[in-house]
Amino acid sequence: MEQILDIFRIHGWTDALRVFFDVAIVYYVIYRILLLIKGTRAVQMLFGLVVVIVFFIISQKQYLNLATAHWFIEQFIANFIIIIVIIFQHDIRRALAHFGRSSMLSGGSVFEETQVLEEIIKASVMLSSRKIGALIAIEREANLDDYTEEGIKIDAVVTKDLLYSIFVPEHQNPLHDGALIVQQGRVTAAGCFLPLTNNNRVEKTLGTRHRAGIGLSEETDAAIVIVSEESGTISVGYRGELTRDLDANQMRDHLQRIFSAAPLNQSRTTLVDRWRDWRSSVKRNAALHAATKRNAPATDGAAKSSGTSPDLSKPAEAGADEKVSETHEATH
Ligand SMILES: Nc1ncnc2c1ncn2[C@@H]1O[C@H](COP(=O)(O)OP(=O)(O)OP(=O)(O)O)[C@@H](O)[C@H]1O
Repeated sequence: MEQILDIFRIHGWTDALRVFFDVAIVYYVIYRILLLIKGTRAVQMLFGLVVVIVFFIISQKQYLNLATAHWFIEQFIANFIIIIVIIFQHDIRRALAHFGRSSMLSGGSVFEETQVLEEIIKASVMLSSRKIGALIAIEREANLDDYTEEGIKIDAVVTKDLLYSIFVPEHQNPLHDGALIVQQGRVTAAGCFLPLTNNNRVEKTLGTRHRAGIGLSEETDAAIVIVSEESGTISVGYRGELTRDLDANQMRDHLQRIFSAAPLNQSRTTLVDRWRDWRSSVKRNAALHAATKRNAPATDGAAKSSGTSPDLSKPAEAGADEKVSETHEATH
């Protein structure tokens, strides 16, 4: 402490504070960049870069004296910024677009978040009971705008009936093919194309719907819900992992865990963060409880009104709705 005060005395308080802020800013920027790239392809790039720099140093005259290799690496390093911008253009665009906004499902009211997830769970159960394939990407921290661009833009409240009707596989319904995207608690696009995973450990029996779901979950921190047309099973993809064959309860638990987890670019390490996590999980449970109570009459109403649609009046759907509300109750 004495030494720090000495530095302040010798250099003067203004200069010392300037240096302190200078170092703090650089420290914070590097820390955020490391958190941002943690667990992504950029980490491999970083290791590659360290190897290149080490080779650059040892190829100098005073060490190995590899003139051509040294010149080549020098050229590479001189153009490094341009190379980085080209390789990471999408990520940079997304990171810049992300500034100043937060996902509703992570930053909005816990009650609204619970409602949105409940509608997605109900829709998935309904789709699953009829073996209608579906792919739903729910945005968290990473912006999904890039993936909505080529889809069909929608701006609608997330409801079970809307999600169900979007995926009904009619020829006249172009929305059913591709992925539906939920951003800030609203349906923003359907018929979107998602990147397929290159992971060769993914089971060979899984087709492109599942591969697209895993692919997006590798590139972003979105939660992906996949309903299989072939088997009717519900899976959730998150951070490159696919959790398969979920019932409504398991799906709810899994999604709640994902949405109460730290964003991809943050780590919950401090006591304050842990306290925030705990508080948000208490709020989430209270909201879920309130939603269950409020939803009881609303669900009945929805079931009645959906009875007017020939497709939705099949017994399978009534069963599906019951299954959701039953399993919902069972969580409490
Ligand atoms: N890259 C993609 N992005 C978004 N949706 C896609 C993509 N690829 C395929 N799909 C959707 O998946 C459907 C094809 O699913 P496919 O049968 O190949 O997959 P699957 O994983 O075996 O799923 P299922 O179990 O439902 O059959 C397409 O009709 C389309 O709706």
